[in-house]
Parts: sequence; C-alpha cells; structure tokens
Amino acid sequence: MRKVVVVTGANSGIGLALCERLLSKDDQIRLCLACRNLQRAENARMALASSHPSADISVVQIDVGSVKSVLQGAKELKERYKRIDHLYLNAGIMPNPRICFKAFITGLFSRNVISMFATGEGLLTQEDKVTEDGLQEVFETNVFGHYILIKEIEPLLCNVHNPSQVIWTSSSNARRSAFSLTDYQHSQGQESYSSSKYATDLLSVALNKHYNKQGMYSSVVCPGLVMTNLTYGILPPFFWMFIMPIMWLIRLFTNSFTISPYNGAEALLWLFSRKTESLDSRAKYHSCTSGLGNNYVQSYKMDVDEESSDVLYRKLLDLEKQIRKKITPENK
Ligand SMILES: NC(=O)C1=CN([C@@H]2O[C@H](COP(=O)(O)OP(=O)(O)OC[C@H]3O[C@@H](n4cnc5c(N)ncnc54)[C@H](OP(=O)(O)O)[C@@H]3O)[C@@H](O)[C@H]2O)C=CC1
Ligand SMILES: CC(C)=CCC[C@@H](C)[C@H]1CC[C@H]2C3=C(CC[C@]12C)[C@@]1(C)CCC(=O)[C@@H](C)[C@@H]1CC3
Repeated sequence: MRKVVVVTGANSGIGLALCERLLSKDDQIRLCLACRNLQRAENARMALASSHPSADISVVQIDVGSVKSVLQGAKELKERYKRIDHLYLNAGIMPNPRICFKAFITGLFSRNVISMFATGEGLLTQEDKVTEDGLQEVFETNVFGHYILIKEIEPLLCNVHNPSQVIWTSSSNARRSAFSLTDYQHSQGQESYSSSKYATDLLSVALNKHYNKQGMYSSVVCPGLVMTNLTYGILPPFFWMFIMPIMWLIRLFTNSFTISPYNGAEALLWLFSRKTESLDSRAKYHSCTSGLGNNYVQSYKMDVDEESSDVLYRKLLDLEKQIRKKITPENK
C-alpha cells in the first residue's frame, strides 16, 4: 500500500526540503502539502513535481493559525484519504524576533557559549498578538492548530494494525522556564516561541500516553539552526551572509549548526523509516551536521514530566471545547 504523508508548512524551508527528501527516498508515497497560501503551495508542488514527475503530490489549504481553516482542511483530508501514515506538524512562526546583544556578548565569554549557540537560550524575544480565535498567535500556530488537526483526523491516524506517526518540528529552544501551565499560551512574557516549543514537547508526551494503544505515535524533532525565512527574520539577510564563514567555523564545535534545510530535515526523514515500537516518547530527535558536513541523528531526553504533560493536555481539551462552541454555536 502506498503511504500517505501530510506535511504542514511544506512550501518553504525545512518542510519543503523534507518533501524533496521524502520523494527522493520513496517516490511511491502520496504526498500532501498542507499550506496556508495556495499560490505558494502550488509553486512548491510544481517544483517537487519537476524533479519527481511520476509522484502523487497534492495540496490542501490549512492555516494552522485559524481553527475554521483547520476544520475545513481536515474535512478535505478525510474526503481524500482513508488513512494517513505520517503527519508532519512542521508549520511554525517566530514573529518580530529581537536579539538581545548584551546577552549574546556576555554568553560569548561564558562557559555556556556552545550551548548558547545550540539553543539560542536567552538571546531572543518575540512580540506576539491575538488571533481571530482569541488565542495567542504563536501558541495557536505552533501548537493548538496542529492539536485540532490531529483531533479532527483522528480516525485517519488511529489504526492498531497499521500504526501512524505524528512528527512535530520542535526546537532545542524549547525551555521549561519560558513556559508556565498557568499561562500556557504565553500571553504575559516575551518568549512565546520557546514556550510554544516546550508546550509541543509536553503535548507529544501526552499524545503518546493517550493514543499509543490506538495506533498513533508522536515524536519531536529539532532540526538545528537552519537558514530559512524564519531565521532570516532574526537578523538582516546581508548580516547572515557576512557571518556565514563564522557559522561554518562554529560547526566545528557544535553539531547543531545544520544550516541548510536539507541537513535540517535529517531527523524528520530518519523518523519516516523507523518502526513505531522503537520510538522513545520522551526523546527529542536532533538533526546534526558534523564539521565535515556529515549528517546524522542524535536523541536526547527531554526535560518534561508526566504530570505537567497531563495538566497541559487537560487544559487543551478544555480549550478545544470552548473554541468549538464559539465556532459552531449550534453544537451547544
Ligand atoms: N529554522 C530554524 O533554525 C529552526 C526551525 N524550527 C522549526 O521548523 C519549522 C519550519 O520552519 P522553517 O522551515 O525554519 O521556516 P519557514 O518560515 O521557511 O517555514 C515555515 C513554514 O510554516 C508555514 N506557516 C507559518 N504559519 C503558518 C500557518 N498559520 N498555517 C500554515 N502554515 C504556516 C509557512 O508558510 P508561509 O510560507 O505561508 O509563511 C512555511 O511554509 C517551524 O516549526 C520552526 O519553528 C525549529 C528549530 C530551528
Ligand atoms: C552565529 C553568530 C556569530 C551570530 C548569530 C547569533 C544569534 C543570532 C544566533 C546564535 C544561536 C542561534 C539560534 C537560533 C536563532 C539565531 C541564534 C540565536 C534559534 C533560536 C532559531 C530557532 C530555533 O528553533 C533554534 C533551534 C535556534 C537555536 C540557535
């Protein structure tokens, strides 16, 4: 049976590189690009089709920052497919990033310099806003929209005889101290990205607890530092070009400077061929690139505990109920 693979945020960066690599590995898959902008999705579809002319590539419009759009997209997926084998939850944003140069200079001369480059800890702040659904945009895009998508297409994912994989693009920037269960949308602080990625890690653990028995397995990945639209938003593009030689140099000391989307997609692609029984619910799978440019995958235990993961999951279930009532009041 041909495997069905759905990738959110597939029209650029890591998502697009992943699609290219998936098709190169197995051009028999049925690939669906789930994107918010149909024109950009169509451009990506054509680019992929030109290098894989016989491949089955389609598009579905899903804006994960809007629950209505997720419901509509999920409906189309249910009409199109009987099951989904791999769901890559990759779409993500880091809006209005600001870099704290003081923390960067201090970090450069500290013992934590390598970890600072690997995680970006304490270097970035973001300015978030509230969406039409009344949620924090970073939380809704990076976490909740994807959560609703899973809930909506649950019947396509849950099959004990033929388990499916849900694979989140998380980050090493996920940090417990940036996240709070009492403000899980991060409406108060300025580290919404870090908070949303930590919430992703917690949610993945909870999904495993609730869904493994039903044949759905969730994993999280960190693609490393990759040059994409997201990172080009942090510093001006010319600056990145200017410091590129330094970036290659840093790669000699940390394997997390994957830099190209192709390299960044390594762990996402690696998970595609893993047996679900071999997956570790508490692990984050990192794409790594050595100083010589060789790609490999390393797994690290996540800094998550089951209790927090359960509490967040219950909060998301409550939020789901509220939002569904708001969107379809006749279901009250
Ligand atoms: N680059 C890096 O160093 C790292 C990235 N990541 C994560 O990797 C993932 C991919 O990002 P990356 O490739 O770097 O960045 P890009 O900006 O290139 O890709 C992000 C993708 O997500 C899509 N997207 C954004 N918002 C929405 C939305 N509301 N609905 C649907 N799609 C949306 C974008 O679509 P559009 O083109 O329409 O904007 C785009 O296709 C993200 O989750 C990011 O957090 C994690 C660690 C490091
Ligand atoms: C490389 C040099 C000399 C300067 C760049 C400094 C920072 C802009 C840069 C250092 C570590 C980077 C980093 C990220 C963004 C850019 C940095 C802070 C991320 C936070 C981007 C998004 C992610 O999800 C993380 C995995 C990245 C971690 C490292």
